[in-house]
Amino acid sequence: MAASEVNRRDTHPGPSENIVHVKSAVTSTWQVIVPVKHSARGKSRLRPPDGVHRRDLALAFALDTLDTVLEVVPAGQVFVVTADPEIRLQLRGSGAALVDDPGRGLNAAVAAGIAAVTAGAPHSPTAVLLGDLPALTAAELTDGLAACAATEAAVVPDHEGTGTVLVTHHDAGRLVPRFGTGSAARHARSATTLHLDLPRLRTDVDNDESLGLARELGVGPWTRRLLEQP
Ligand SMILES: Nc1nc2c(ncn2[C@@H]2O[C@H](COP(=O)(O)OP(=O)(O)OP(=O)(O)O)[C@@H](O)[C@H]2O)c(=O)[nH]1
Ligand SMILES: C=C(OP(=O)(O)O)C(=O)O
Repeated sequence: MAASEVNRRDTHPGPSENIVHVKSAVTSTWQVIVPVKHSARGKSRLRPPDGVHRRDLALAFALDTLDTVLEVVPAGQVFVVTADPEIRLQLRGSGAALVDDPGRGLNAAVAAGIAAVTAGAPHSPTAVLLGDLPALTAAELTDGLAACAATEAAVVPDHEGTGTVLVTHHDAGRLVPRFGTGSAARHARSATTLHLDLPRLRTDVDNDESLGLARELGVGPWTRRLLEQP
């Protein structure tokens, strides 16, 4: 495969108009929570390439993930839980809800997102998507959410099969976050595991190896600009 083919982001042309309409109807039913750690403290396992600051990379991963979410999900149904001022600045005016991070780790952050969802739309279908998916495309997120819609509670493991990239429930109030090492197995106690062939959705970037995988798939513009800078 030519390098240009390897590096471009897949825009998935081709499905019939009907399928596109059905899928966008499905994605518009979800409330989507995206937790993003303060970029000064995130991605400690990652050794950034020379000349790139870890903090900037963490920020770029999150901004690429959020741009894709906002392509697919109506902004009023997107809840970003973060204490990061740059993420907050970039989202200002987007229509996404900014939820304060309680500062007690990932599960507490997700719980704050769930509380924000249930305050406005109790019992609504809700998805938690992690914010470190720089290769994610609108097409793969749409396909992932459509697959999750078919079951009451679903978990999509990361590319290694141990972590979680997406966990959903048809009723926000019944979604229990169990993130942390080995979370896919814990989420599977109360959700159906979906082994989806969606590598862009499943490639969370934690370390040098997963950054390499994401770069092979093709990352979004924030991450690409940072990695390509002279
Ligand atoms: N709001 C919020 N998001 C978090 C928190 N911890 C992790 N996240 C987010 O959850 C996703 C997965 O994070 P991890 O890979 O577990 O953690 P990380 O801190 O980014 O990376 P490590 O330092 O390698 O653990 C990323 O989008 C993080 O930004 C937290 O305490 N608060
Ligand atoms: C955050 C998680 O995974 P990882 O540690 O692989 O990022 C998780 O699955 O809870």
